[in-house]
Amino acid sequence: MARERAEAGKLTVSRSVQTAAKIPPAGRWAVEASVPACLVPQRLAGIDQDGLARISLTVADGRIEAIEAVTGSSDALSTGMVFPSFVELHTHLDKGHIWPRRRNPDGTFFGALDNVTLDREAHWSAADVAARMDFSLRCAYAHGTSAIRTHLDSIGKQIGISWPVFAEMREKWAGSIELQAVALFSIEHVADRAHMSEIAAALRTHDGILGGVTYMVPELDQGLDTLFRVAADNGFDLDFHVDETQDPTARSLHHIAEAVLRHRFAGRVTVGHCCSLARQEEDEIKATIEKVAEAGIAVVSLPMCNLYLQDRVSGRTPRSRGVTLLHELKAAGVDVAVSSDNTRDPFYAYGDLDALEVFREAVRVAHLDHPFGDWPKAITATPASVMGIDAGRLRVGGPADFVLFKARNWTELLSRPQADRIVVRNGRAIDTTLPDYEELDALLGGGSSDLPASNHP
Ligand SMILES: O=c1cc[nH]c(=O)[nH]1
Repeated sequence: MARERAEAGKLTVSRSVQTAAKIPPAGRWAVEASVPACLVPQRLAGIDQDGLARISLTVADGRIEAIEAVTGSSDALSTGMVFPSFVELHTHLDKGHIWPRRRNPDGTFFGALDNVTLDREAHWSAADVAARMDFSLRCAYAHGTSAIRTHLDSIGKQIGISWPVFAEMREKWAGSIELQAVALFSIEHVADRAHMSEIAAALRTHDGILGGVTYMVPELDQGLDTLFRVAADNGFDLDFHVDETQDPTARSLHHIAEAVLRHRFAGRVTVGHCCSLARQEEDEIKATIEKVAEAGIAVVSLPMCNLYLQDRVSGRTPRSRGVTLLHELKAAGVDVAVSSDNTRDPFYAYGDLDALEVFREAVRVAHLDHPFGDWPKAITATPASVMGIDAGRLRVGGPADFVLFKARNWTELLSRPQADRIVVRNGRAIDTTLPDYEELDALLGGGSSDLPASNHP
């Protein structure tokens, strides 16, 4: 009996392994799956009430040769759902996985800021940053991600360390994960001319994006004017960390939208977090959202990190979910994405750069369901369009980069971690084994940091 159960278990576990094994390493093959119709630019027949259509996807020589409605039985492989490979618009690859070395003692935003600063000053050599970045990228790749934008802490000596490492990683991962990076520093640093010229030089050398953390300081508008001028003069896009607080008087989002319009800025502007927007009065919310839409700003929400850091008061249950107003922004025509943000660092103790996990949590936290509508674009087509890259959709002639799930519908997809997903890149099933945390032990001092009460620098 025990043997029969074990055999039956083996069969269930191995079904997607068997499907993956049937995908040839080259040539033409086809798979039938249900796709969120919003992720396929062509018209699809038979879209169901959940926005899913059953398609047959033919792959030839690494590209999508045909996408057709399923009409009857065929020789194609058959599975549950298919998504285009994921796109992460907001991450922090330079901080990833430092938790075992430097935890956040109280789980607050300022606990995160202080402890990341200590870790960065003590440990962020080129070798340290490179090893953790590469580990994170292997995780993201195995989960099915093909493009990532990361912020890089860019202050003092770190500028000369992290940017060259990032450039090496971008080259190493070219063709597997497309990478972009944003310079991250707080708005007060903008007044420091030497800092700004060092930043501009690094971004010119490494084709970077100008960023910054904005909050309500007296020099906010002056700082924004400098950032917009530097961006316009150098052809940089802008990507800010904005109002990551529950304080309703934090209104830097409105100031950024006004700066876009004041400068008639022609580049792409993205803002992350915008948590305080959800704490403001309705008329103020409406006025800010209208300005953000008019300015053509894209918003990226980081639901897992926001749940972790926002409204955290020791001994008190959080009352707010911390996320920005995703539905209202999208209804106003604003491009809205969701992304991982931090992974296993003092800003967020968990996470593995699994965009499906982000989507699953975003659905739960922000009610992106009933109907799901075009919310699947928030981890695919929308961030790809904000990044200006050809990804995040399944289109004929495009690369055969997609993720196959055994789950046949939303309730099956979002109820399990989908650890047995099949990731197809350039028409081939890749190895989805995740890197072993033990690899990082030599760098971070072992895996037992959840036990001792204090950090070790
Ligand atoms: O959420 C945040 C904010 C600033 N820096 C980070 O790494 N994460």
